[in-house]
Amino acid sequence: MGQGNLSILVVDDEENIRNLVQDILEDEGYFVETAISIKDAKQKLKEKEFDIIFLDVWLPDGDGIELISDIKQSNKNAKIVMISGHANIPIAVKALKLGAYDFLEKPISTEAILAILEKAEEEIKKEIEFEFLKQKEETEIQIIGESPPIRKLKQQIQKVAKTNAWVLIYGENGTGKELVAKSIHYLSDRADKPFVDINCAAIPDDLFEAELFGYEKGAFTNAVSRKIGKLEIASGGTLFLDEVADLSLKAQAKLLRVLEEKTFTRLGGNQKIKVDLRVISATNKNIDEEIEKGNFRQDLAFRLSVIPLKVPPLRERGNDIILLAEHFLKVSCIENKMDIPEISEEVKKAFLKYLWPGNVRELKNLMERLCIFSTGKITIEDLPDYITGKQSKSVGINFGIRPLKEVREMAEKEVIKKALEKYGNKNLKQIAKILEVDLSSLYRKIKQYNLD
Ligand SMILES: Nc1ncnc2c1ncn2[C@@H]1O[C@H](COP(=O)(O)OP(=O)(O)OP(=O)(O)O)[C@@H](O)[C@H]1O
Repeated sequence: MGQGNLSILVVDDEENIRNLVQDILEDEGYFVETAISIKDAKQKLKEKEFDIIFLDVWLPDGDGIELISDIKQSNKNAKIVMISGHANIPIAVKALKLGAYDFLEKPISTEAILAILEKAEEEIKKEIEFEFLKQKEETEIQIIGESPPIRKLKQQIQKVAKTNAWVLIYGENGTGKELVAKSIHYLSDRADKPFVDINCAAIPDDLFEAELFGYEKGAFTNAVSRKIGKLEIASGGTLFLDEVADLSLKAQAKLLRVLEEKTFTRLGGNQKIKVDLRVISATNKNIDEEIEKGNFRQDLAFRLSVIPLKVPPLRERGNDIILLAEHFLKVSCIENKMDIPEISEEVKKAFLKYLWPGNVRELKNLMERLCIFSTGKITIEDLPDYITGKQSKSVGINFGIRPLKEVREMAEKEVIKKALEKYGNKNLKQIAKILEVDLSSLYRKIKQYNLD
């Protein structure tokens, strides 16, 4: 231990204790300052921030405890370690209640100091990592767009984030529903607690309960150890139920019960666990239609959809398409350490005309690909034909009715041929990437279809 990058303040009026603590810490490579009174400490705290503060319970000009709230205001993350004689332990305990981190009992031993430091250092490291991850999350949840429907959506997000209301987000695939859910979470009072997502369409019915409630060891054959369920992890934070309309009626009944009662037991357990939840759900289906068809419970829809939010399809966002294209291109090129190419006016026009059935996700994937394959400027030739509207000769090829294997081979041959014409047979690596196959299987297919 002793990275030497933590700054420490020792506040004690007894010179021998100050020196002892300072010596031990400096031997370990820490940077240490000292103060002999509350007044002196306040001055030092004004001048700089400290990571760890050793604070005597009694100081000549007052109670060390008095300083805790001051420290908490100016050095929010500092860890305060009280130094206390045996007789003053109740005061040290009171200090812990006021937010002190730990206490050292006199006579002070080197081992005790080092043990506390090791623990504090570990915790500080975790806090820094958490802060870093949070900032990363925050940049990832940036919603790009200035079009009227997106402006309106951002305003709605700001408003609902301040409440605890449950939200149901509607929108086509890839429009950014999960992004909206995360924005609400990270703008809410729950931001420091987890955002836990469950993809309801991806969980088989018989695993739904285990996923939600968790289980005790031995609850069923494969339960080799205890598992905490997503409800428990999300407690205090936000539970995001993605593709909620895809839940079976059986799973819907179980979900409804726990959402109403706010308590549950792990499978195989008997202890009732209480949870504090905010639920945000999302669907690309029309819930009213699903209710009418008997696929979705009205009472569950009623619970989940206190506030409905609609995320518009990309084709209704006008120039946002260009803003998003430029944003994804920039992010992707920075990540790949490549120069950011310009997007030609023709390409922008084609983007504005295209309908984007896969919405923002489709645009993001395309820009990632264009970043990798571009050479200085993205021109209309770089775009796939289905975007530019150009019909290639092979489109509309009549396969007739024949074994699917043959159809697959004919289509493969056609696509590889086109790619070779466009990129040339010197760029097989690039073609393999575009077609999302290994270079070796591309070689094989070129041989198989006599394209070499
Ligand atoms: N307005 C936006 N600004 C920036 N990035 C966006 C925006 N909308 C969507 N994205 C990005 O596009 C991708 C797809 O978005 P997301 O996963 O939130 O869509 P979704 O509607 O939840 O999709 P699905 O219906 O498939 O679950 C994500 O990487 C997301 O960060």
